[in-house]
Amino acid sequence: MSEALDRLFSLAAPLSAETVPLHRAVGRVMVEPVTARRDQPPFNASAMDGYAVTEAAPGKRLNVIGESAAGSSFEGPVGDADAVRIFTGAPVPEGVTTVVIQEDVDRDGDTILITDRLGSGTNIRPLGGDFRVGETIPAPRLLGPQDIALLAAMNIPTVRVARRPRVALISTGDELVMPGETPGPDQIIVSNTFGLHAMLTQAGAEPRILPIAHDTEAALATVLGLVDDADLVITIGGASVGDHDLVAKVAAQLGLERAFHKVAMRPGKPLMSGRLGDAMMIGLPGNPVSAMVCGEIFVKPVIRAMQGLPAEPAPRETAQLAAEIGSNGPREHYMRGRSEPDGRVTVFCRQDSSLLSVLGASDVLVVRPPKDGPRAAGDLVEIVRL
Ligand SMILES: Nc1nc2c(c(=O)[nH]1)N[C@H]1C(S)=C(S)[C@@H](COP(=O)(O)OP(=O)(O)OC[C@H]3O[C@@H](n4cnc5c(N)ncnc54)[C@H](O)[C@@H]3O)O[C@H]1N2
Ligand code: MOO
Repeated sequence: MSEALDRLFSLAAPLSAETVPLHRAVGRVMVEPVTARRDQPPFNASAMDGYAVTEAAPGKRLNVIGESAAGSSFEGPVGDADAVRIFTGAPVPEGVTTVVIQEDVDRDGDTILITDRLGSGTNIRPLGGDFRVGETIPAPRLLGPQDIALLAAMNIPTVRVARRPRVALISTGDELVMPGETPGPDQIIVSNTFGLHAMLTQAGAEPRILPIAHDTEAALATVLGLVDDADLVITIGGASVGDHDLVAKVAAQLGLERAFHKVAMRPGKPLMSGRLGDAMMIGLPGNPVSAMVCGEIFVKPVIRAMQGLPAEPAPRETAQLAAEIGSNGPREHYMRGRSEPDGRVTVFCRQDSSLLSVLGASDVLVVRPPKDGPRAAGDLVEIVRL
């Protein structure tokens, strides 16, 4: 598996960068570091609504001499007998050491009395306490909502991000019709094409579903001819050894430089890859679970790498088994499983690679090494979270 993934990484060309406004940048990979253009907060700021004083002590009576609100500060000196009405986020006047929250004072007209409810703490956020001018967010970085908020606060209106990988998705097979169509008696509905479209979208790619290719060389060649400017062409099905499994043959006729065909894993054995013209090609097996598992294990890491993120496999964790499982065969097995409320994982009994209902009930893949012996409840196994 790791050898196949390495070959895929070497086929994946990094994509160019583009500039996008901040509100379009979530889920994109920032490719150039950014540097804060200002201090935050840009002044000592009040953390609470209350009264700014030079010294806070219970029993102290003070004259309210003015007001500082967010966006309009109080100018002028504050004496020891003075207090300035202040609101959350407002600049703290010169000489003030503490903001006494309004719950801790009794107010009478223009005077306040600090009561013995007075709490500890200054309630002042120091200038630059969040970040300073020149602080840097390193790249590459997959931008989440929290990054967008930080970039906005840093006064960064646009960011350089990797172009979204354009992916052409081609399903092959006479038996396939689109969801919503009326299938003939021998037909089934295309499913993993849509699953992969969803997976690619979440991974930051721009997938496009091409017409279903029928099981003739000419039909497949025609659909492959529609690929246009895709960075990655993904075929689904027709990858195995049957008489109707034409993908390898037709792709070779169209000039595929094949990097590999077949991987010692289950599901996903007939995986293939290479370069086809300007694009990278990955041929996924047709069995729905095989295609989706290969999507997690191979396609998503490739999409990340194309956008400039480190070339790394899907992250693995360890977890305890909730129940025993039998020994594994000669191929690395990605078994569908469910995590229990206590964090342990149950491996489903039914592991056939056609069972989308089982995949739908799964939130982990339990990774079994080749020829792994039987495992007992409580044993540690490696998992990939879905
Ligand atoms: N004699 C052998 N037979 C098979 C082998 C083998 O080594 N020797 N490998 C098996 C394994 S493992 C897999 S995986 C499948 C993969 O076959 P293909 O990639 O050629 O896929 P198809 O034959 O075209 O389809 C398999 C299965 O999946 C359904 N399918 C295909 N595409 C879709 C789609 N887009 N949405 C939903 N379902 C799809 C198709 O109808 C078939 O039922 O080969 C085994 N055979
Ligand atoms: O490799 Mo197939 O994907 O085992 O079902």
